[in-house]
Amino acid sequence: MKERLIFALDVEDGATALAWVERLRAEVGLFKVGKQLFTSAGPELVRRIVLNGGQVFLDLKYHDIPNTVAKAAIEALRLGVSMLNVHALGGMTMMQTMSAQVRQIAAAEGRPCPLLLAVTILTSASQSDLQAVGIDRPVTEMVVRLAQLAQAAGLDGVVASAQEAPLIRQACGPDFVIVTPGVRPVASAVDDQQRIMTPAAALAAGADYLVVGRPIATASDPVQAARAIVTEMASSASA
Ligand SMILES: O=C(O)c1cc(=O)[nH]c(=O)n1[C@@H]1O[C@H](COP(=O)(O)O)[C@@H](O)[C@H]1O
Repeated sequence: MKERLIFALDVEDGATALAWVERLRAEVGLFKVGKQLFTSAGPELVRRIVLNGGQVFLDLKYHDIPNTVAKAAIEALRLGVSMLNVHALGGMTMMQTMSAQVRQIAAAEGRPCPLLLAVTILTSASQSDLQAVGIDRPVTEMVVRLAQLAQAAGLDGVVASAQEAPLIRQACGPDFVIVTPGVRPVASAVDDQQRIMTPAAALAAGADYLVVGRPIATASDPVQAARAIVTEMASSASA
């Protein structure tokens, strides 16, 4: 079950990140490198984690013109990451171009292709946040629509709140990968997340992978916190 838990390495420098990788490598399946750490420590850190046998989810949420996103994703492929993501709001052509080019280069260079994911609507966004940028449709409708768009574009799955996982599963089928951040064990702080779920509920809702950052990183015993989440995940799976 631990292979389905992704720890968010939301820290400020490479040395701190590598210390977390050592501390949690037996407890979680993947390490997520996002914008803060990548801006600070760059691709060299990603190479280093991969070289040390760690699996990396490169979370840079690309959203740009199709050519730029495709070329960036090809470089992510060459770093040896296991997952990468784009924003589904970047549109069909952006996702299609990225997916086709990454798969083509992976085949030509004999590299394993990472899981190609699209972020639907951020777990920090509420209905009123969407309205403020001119999206009047319900969050649930937007998430399903964007998940179907990502699937039609050839992506492997989405990043979404577990609250929308059942609808995505229904719309996109059993093989479509659902990665859910905004996971909060019962006693944890909500932080800036809006659409949250507990680890067990997220799996029961159909999530394949859970992304957890602060509930582990700020725990008094992070190893124990990660283990407790994996135990909760296992109990949900066997329920
Ligand atoms: O793509 C992501 O990983 C992501 C998408 C999303 O909708 N919400 C979301 O929280 N994330 C990321 O998941 C992590 C959640 O961290 P915590 O809130 O500390 O558990 C952060 O690194 C976010 O950048």
